[in-house]
Parts: sequence; C-alpha cells; structure tokens
Amino acid sequence: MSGMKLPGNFFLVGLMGAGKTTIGRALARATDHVFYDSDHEIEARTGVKIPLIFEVEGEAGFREREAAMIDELSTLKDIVLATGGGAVINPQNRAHLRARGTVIYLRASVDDLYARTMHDRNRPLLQTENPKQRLRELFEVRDPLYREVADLIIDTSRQTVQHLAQQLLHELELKSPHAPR
Ligand SMILES: Nc1ncnc2c1ncn2[C@@H]1O[C@H](COP(=O)(O)OP(=O)(O)O)[C@@H](O)[C@H]1O
Ligand SMILES: O=C(O)C1=C[C@@H](OP(=O)(O)O)[C@@H](O)[C@H](O)C1
Ligand SMILES: [Mg+2]
Repeated sequence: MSGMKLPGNFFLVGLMGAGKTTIGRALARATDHVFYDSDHEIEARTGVKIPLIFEVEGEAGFREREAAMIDELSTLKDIVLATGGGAVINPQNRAHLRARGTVIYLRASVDDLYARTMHDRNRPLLQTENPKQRLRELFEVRDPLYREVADLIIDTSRQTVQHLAQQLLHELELKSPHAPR
C-alpha cells in the first residue's frame, strides 16, 4: 500500500512478559498494519491452548509448529508480528525474521518480566518451582540471540504500554526513508 504509514513488516522479539503481544497490537493499530501473534495463530489452527500442545507434543512439537507458523506469517506484507519468546532459538526463524522485516527487541529486566508473568498460567516454561530463576536462565541464553536479530532495541522498564508504542513509532519513523519528518 503506497499511502500507508511506515510500510513493511515489523517483528517483535523478546522474553515472556516483554510486551510483544500487547505492544505489537498497539503498533499495528498506529501503523494500519494487520496484527498477528504467532502463538494465537497456532492456537487458532490447532484449536487448543499452548500449554496443551506442550503437554501432548512436548516443547519440540511446539517448536516445529512455531517454525512453520513464522515461516508462513513472515512472508505476508505490511504486518506486525508478535513472536513467541523462544522463536529466536531456531536459526531458520532468525534468518526469516531478519530477511523479511524490521526486527524490534523489547528488552526488560528479569524482575519486570517476572512481575508481568507471575499470575499467568498460560506459559508452560514458567510453571516451575522457581519461575524467576527460569527467566534468569532464559535471559542469559536468549539475550544475545535477540540482539543478533534486532534492528532496534527498546528498553521497556518503567514505561507504560502507550508510551512504548509511541516511542517505537517515533523511532521507526526516524529509520524510515519515506517517513515525513
Ligand atoms: N511496559 C509494560 N508495563 C506494564 N505492563 C506491561 C508492559 N508491557 C506488557 N505488560 C503486561 O505484561 C503482561 C505480558 O505482556 P505480553 O504482551 O503478553 O508479553 P509477551 O507477549 O512479550 O509475553 C500483560 O499483562 C501486559 O499487559
Ligand atoms: O519463551 C518461550 O519459549 C515461550 C514464550 C511464549 O510466548 P510469549 O513470549 O508471548 O509469552 C510461548 O510461545 C510459549 O509459551 C514459549
Ligand atoms: Mg505473547
């Protein structure tokens, strides 16, 4: 679409609780893009929630579905895609995301991630004795991978969703050669 504000794809990456789904939806609204969430799309296609997929097929089964979904969705045009937090552990996913759009890493402290996910039962990887320790471990492994794929890194600590969406929009406008200044 030629008259569209900020054409192209925007892919959100980051750990569980970073705000990919929430801020992705707000960014899509602000840019007139269609919003997709990889996890929601997997749930819609399978008819079951993510925890049940983990229970029945294991994490490996979920990762296969996730890779197929990211390959499919990332070929669409002018979308905002919220990925799942583990998408970047697969090299093929990383390659697709980098090649097919602008990748935004929503960065948050482990304390913030924990606070934002502690009451939610829908993330099987955090249903452990010590979810904060699990987040710490995942942060160590994944932070370098998020950085590797990111075109833009946004620090989300102590900022409201509305503010973050506006800040993101502003930074993307500055990066876009066609954007009005
Ligand atoms: N910047 C923020 N400040 C406060 N709460 C937030 C922020 N970003 C997200 N949240 C909240 O944290 C929870 C997890 O957000 P979500 O978008 O599902 O994260 P993700 O998709 O990255 O796992 C939601 O309840 C959301 O409203
Ligand atoms: O970090 C992960 O490995 C996962 C993150 C989840 O998505 P969110 O990051 O949107 O919570 C979901 O894909 C699944 O529970 C696995
Ligand atoms: Mg999400």
